[in-house]
Amino acid sequence: MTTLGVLMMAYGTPRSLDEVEAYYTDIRRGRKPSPAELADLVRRYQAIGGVSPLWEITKRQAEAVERALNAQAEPAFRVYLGMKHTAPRIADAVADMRRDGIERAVALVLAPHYSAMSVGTYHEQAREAARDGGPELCCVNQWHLEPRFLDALAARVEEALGQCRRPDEAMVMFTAHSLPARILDMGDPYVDQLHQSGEAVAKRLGLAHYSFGWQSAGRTREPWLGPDLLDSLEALANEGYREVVVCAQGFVADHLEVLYDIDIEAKQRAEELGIRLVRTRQMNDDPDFVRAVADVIERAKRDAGW
Ligand SMILES: CC1=C(CCC(=O)O)c2cc3nc(cc4[nH]c(cc5[nH]c(cc1n2)c(C)c5CCC(=O)O)c(CCC(=O)O)c4C)C(CCC(=O)O)=C3C
Ligand SMILES: [Fe+2]
Repeated sequence: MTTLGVLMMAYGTPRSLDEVEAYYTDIRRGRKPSPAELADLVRRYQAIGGVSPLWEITKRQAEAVERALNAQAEPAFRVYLGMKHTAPRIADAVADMRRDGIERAVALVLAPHYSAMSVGTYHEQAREAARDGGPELCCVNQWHLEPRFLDALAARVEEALGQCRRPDEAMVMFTAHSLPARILDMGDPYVDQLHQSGEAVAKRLGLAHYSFGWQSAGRTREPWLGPDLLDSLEALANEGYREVVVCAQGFVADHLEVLYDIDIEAKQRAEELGIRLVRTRQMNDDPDFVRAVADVIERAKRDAGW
């Protein structure tokens, strides 16, 4: 049996502060940030220790998923890592697969919920790179309802509730990266999918108090999905909530949006409001999450008839 490729894709992060400008420019599709915008982003990376752990975590996730996939049968999978905004790029990973003679690959983004503006653009880059000469790709659009992924989320929410003084009275808020509000007019499934996975976790745990929030909205003129987590915290304080569990279900690793936007910015706001904020642990390369991602890939392989 020939080796099956896995094109594992993730966001990418600057490896040092010197790379932040090029990274920011890439995120904005070639438009350079202003000096003030750049300084603000550098400041946020400095606040989490200068570099984000995202790249190291992404590599560990890829290695662990490859091991999990190959533990069962004979070694039959090989994982190739491609980043959206830094090297190694998605196109580099596709070129490596071609060089290695990989004819078929499952393409998967390390983000569970589909939006044309996020996961869709990873797959576009992958298909573009594979157009001439392959490999044939089976693109997984979403995996937010994968049973073991929901189990992993539920376990982390339960763990965080265990750190609350009055778990029955705490609000569980499921968050994800905000996107421009125009995705709603595009019939994009992003918002519905976030509700689906949050509801599924709430049902598993029998949660009485849960809600949804948006974080990390871009600094542009157009309207973004809201309300923002910071405003939601204020509303919750006014409603009398004193403990809030934040579950950043749209992200699967510790990175800037988690370590700064939640752990520094949102925690500070919560403190000002007299709320205790407990964040759920991220998935990183925890075995339960790794097994869930391996399930997603095995399912995609079967569905493709490979
Ligand atoms: C949907 C989505 C995800 C989740 C899905 C996925 O994972 O793909 C995600 C993840 C991430 N986003 C990240 C970093 C950043 N995203 C930015 C800006 C933006 N993100 C957007 C969308 C998303 N982003 C959008 C529409 C913009 C505005 C672009 C513009 O301005 O037109 C900016 C610019 C400054 C700022 O706005 O803060 C940064 C630094 C990091 C890495 C953090 C680290 O290094 O640890 C990660 C995992
Ligand atoms: Fe982003």
